[in-house]
Amino acid sequence: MSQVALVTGAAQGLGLAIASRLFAAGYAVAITDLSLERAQAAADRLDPSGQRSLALKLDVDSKADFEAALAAVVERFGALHVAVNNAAMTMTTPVMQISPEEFDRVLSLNTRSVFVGCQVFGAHMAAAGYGRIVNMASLAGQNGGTATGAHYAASKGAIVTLTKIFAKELASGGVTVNAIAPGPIESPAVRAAVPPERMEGLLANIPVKRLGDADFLGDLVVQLARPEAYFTTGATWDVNGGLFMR
Ligand SMILES: NC(=O)c1ccc[n+]([C@@H]2O[C@H](COP(=O)([O-])OP(=O)(O)OC[C@H]3O[C@@H](n4cnc5c(N)ncnc54)[C@H](O)[C@@H]3O)[C@@H](O)[C@H]2O)c1
Ligand SMILES: CC(C)C1=CC=C(C(=O)O)[C@@H](O)[C@H]1O
Repeated sequence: MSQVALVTGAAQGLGLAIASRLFAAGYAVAITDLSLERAQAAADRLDPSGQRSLALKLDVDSKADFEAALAAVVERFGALHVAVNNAAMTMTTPVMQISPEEFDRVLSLNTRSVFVGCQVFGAHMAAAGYGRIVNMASLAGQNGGTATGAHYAASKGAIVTLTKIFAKELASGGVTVNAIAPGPIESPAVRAAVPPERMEGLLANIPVKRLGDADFLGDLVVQLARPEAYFTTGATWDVNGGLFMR
C-alpha cells in the first residue's frame, strides 16, 4: 500500500506542484481545493486512471471540511501519512487602510486554517504513531513583506510560530511539523502579481537573479515527508534566492 498524502489548495500553483511531486514519488495523493471541479480536473490530469488520487472539496476556512476530507481519505486509502497545509489568499491594501474585517479574513484563511489542519491531521497521525505535516509559510513572514501585505505577512509569520508549537506537541506521536518559507516562485500567482514590465526590477533585487522553482518545493516536501526526516521538526525551510538570510 502506498503512503498517503493530502495537499490543500492543490488545484493550481505551488499546491499542484507539490501534489505532483508527491505523486511522482509514489504517494497516493488527495488533491483538495475550494472547488471540487478544479480539484478533480487537476487530479484527472495527474492520474488519469484515478487509482492513486482522490479529488476533494476542502475549504480551509471550515473545520468540518478538514474532518470530512480526512474521513474520505481514510475510507479510500486507509490512512493519512503526510499533510501539506498550502492554501492561502493574498490581499493588497495599504497597512493603514486595512479594516479589522479584512485583517480577520486573511488571518482566518491563512493562519487559522493551518492551526485547524495541524489539529485535525495531527490528531489522526499521532494516534497512528506516525506522520509528517508541512505548512506553507512565506518569505513575507520572515522579512515583513510589502507595505500592502501586512495581514498576509503577519499571517505567514504566525505559521512559523504555530509550526514550532505543533512540532513540540506532536513529537511524541511520531509526527514532525515543518514549514517552508518561499520567496517569489515561478507560478501563476507571481506572474499575475508582477506584470512583465516589473519583472526585471523584481529579479534585480533577488541575489540569485531568478525566480524559484515550484517543483523544487515539491521535492523538498517529499524529502521532509520521508521517515528518515524524523530529526527535522519545528523548522522553517527558507527557499528565497538569498532574499532573507538568518
Ligand atoms: N507563489 C509564490 O511565489 C509564493 C511565495 C511564497 C509563499 N507562497 C505560498 O504558497 C501557497 C500557494 O501559493 P500559490 O502561489 O500557488 O497560490 P495560488 O493562488 O496560485 O493557489 C492557491 C490555491 O488555494 C486555493 N484556495 C484559495 N482559498 C481556499 C480555501 N478557502 N480553501 C481551499 N483552497 C483555497 C485556490 O483555489 C488555489 O487553487 C500559499 O500558501 C502562498 O502564500 C507562494
Ligand atoms: C509578487 C512577489 C514579489 C511575491 C509573490 C508571492 C509572495 C508570497 O509570499 O506569496 C511573496 O513572497 C512575494 O515575493
